[in-house]
Amino acid sequence: MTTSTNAPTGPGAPAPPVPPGPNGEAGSVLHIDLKAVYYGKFKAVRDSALDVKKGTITAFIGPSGCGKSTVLRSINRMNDLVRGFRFEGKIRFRGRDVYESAVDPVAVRRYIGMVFQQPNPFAMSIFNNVAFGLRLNGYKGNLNERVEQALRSAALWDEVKDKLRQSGLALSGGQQQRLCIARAVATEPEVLLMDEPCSALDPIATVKIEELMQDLKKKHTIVIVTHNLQQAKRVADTTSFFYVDTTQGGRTGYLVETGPTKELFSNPREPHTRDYVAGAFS
Ligand SMILES: Nc1ncnc2c1ncn2[C@@H]1O[C@H](COP(=O)(O)OP(=O)(O)OP(=O)(O)O)[C@@H](O)[C@H]1O
Repeated sequence: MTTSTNAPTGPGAPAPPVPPGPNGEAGSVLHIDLKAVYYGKFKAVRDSALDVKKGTITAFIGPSGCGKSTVLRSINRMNDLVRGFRFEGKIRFRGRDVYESAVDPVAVRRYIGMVFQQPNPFAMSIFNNVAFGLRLNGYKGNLNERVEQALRSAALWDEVKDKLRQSGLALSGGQQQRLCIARAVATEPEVLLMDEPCSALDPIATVKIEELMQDLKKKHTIVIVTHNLQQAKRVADTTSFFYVDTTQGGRTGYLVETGPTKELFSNPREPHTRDYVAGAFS
């Protein structure tokens, strides 16, 4: 992989604040080497390492409190906004550690976008929701074209093209989530993080988002947290199973194993994974 060809080049791309490092693993967009994550004195996650390959969907699964969201939100430094949060280790994006002191966390989030559990459109028009990040980045191109392209990417264009000036809040829950996806992809992030993006949606809206993810992965590498094992099976190329060991009185989560989704579900290496995917605990 030549790093320069993978740099965001779209019209919304900012000046390169996360210049590609020299040691990116071939085909890997992200290399996570987490030693420990703390909230204050509480160690929430320990010893978790994985590679995320370009153009794939990786699912994080595991029981409640095992640190899935913490790891996800550490990838684009979203947790920096949480008081007491401390990250030990490295997260290399195209070979460059996003926790290096010279790296601007705001810029990291332009390269590594995020979609949240609850659809959270801004209280503004559909058009302005999508244009928001582009304007923030000083986009100088054709805004109308760019907004249309993002809404098409999010499979929402046909449903909203005649009401772009209406409030984003007037859409259905599923449409709002696709609007948030359009907003996230408008600035062409290389990586898209999705934190349980379907948990607030009905089954039909969920299917739409899952189908959409298969399209999105042609342009964006995706990491998704999901509680829904069937969803992980349906959408993910690779699955990572996290677990929280409570037997010693602690509650620190860790990555147990990562593998091709089919293999992880049919032939897991570790007993905890085997019990979890068999439904022995949730
Ligand atoms: N902002 C925070 N401040 C303090 N502790 C937190 C914070 N966010 C998460 N934690 C704690 O860190 C641990 C991991 O939480 P996290 O939300 O990452 O787990 P999860 O696997 O995503 O859980 P769930 O599936 O229930 O969403 C939990 O013990 C949680 O209580």
